[in-house]
Amino acid sequence: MSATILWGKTYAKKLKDETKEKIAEFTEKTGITPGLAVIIVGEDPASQVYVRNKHTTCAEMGINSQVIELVPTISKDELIATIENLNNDSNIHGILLQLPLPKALHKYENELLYRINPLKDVDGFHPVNAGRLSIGEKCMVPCTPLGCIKMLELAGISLDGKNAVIIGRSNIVGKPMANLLLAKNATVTVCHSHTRNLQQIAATADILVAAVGKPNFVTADMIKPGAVVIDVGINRIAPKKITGDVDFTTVKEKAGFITPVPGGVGLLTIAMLMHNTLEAAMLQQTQQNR
Ligand SMILES: Nc1nc(=O)c2c([nH]1)NC[C@@H]1CN(c3ccc(C(=O)N[C@@H](CCC(=O)O)C(=O)O)cc3)C=[N+]21
Ligand SMILES: [Mg+2]
Repeated sequence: MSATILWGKTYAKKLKDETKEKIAEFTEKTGITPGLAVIIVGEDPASQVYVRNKHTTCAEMGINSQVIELVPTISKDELIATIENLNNDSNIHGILLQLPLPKALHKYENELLYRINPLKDVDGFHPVNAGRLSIGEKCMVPCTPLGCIKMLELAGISLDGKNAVIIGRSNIVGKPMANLLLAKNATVTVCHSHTRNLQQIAATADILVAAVGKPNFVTADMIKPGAVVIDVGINRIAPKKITGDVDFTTVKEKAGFITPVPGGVGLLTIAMLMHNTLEAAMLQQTQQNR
């Protein structure tokens, strides 16, 4: 039997509607409109599309959004000054530095990301947020793994006691995903490029999360029949065509649930950015009133 396809659009709409309502309440109660600043350096066409999507979604949600477009030749210090200005701007509650940065700035990526005030870090990339997530404290949670968890929740898929296998150990997806699944009482295994017997380990998964960055990396022989397969991969195979990490056609015949790419968890990423921007605004508001 073919897997149930978990369409991102349905879940993203539900989550955005919820957040939109909460934003309206927050704004009515406090007079504050949540503000998000997105910094984009250079002219990566994919990044421009994402940033435009974020901007449009903010407008729909009642979030003020500011897109700061900077030339690719900007210096590290100028970029730091931009971030500090936003840190000090009380109308801005969330700051997102769009990745990837131009090549010349690659080596400063962490230094730049860590300049963002953790309270405004809507990506959840700051070490304070990563640390708080790992010890189960309230924090900004990275949007992509958070979107995956929300989707599983809304689909009524329980995680308690389940074997979850994550392929990929990035700080952006794999590691936070592991922490979120642990917090839901799953038994978590994280696999990576040095993992032996990947196929056998993957085949023990009730929940398999693919975050590798290689098209068709996950094949049907890695799937336990009926498993839930979450495809986080975004691989650009043509200027306007993306594909995931999972060989969708064959895997969907063996899995119980599967997310498509495009049209899967990517859409939840933006929904969670909106959610995190509201969270950040609420957090900053309560801190101010103390
Ligand atoms: N600081 C930072 N934070 C990010 O969260 C961040 C980033 N940099 N750089 C780039 C990646 C990528 N990303 C996506 C957002 C939405 C979709 C999305 O909406 N995808 C749709 C459409 C995709 C398409 O057709 O191109 C889908 O999967 O159906 C995908 C990917 C956020 N990123
Ligand atoms: Mg990896």
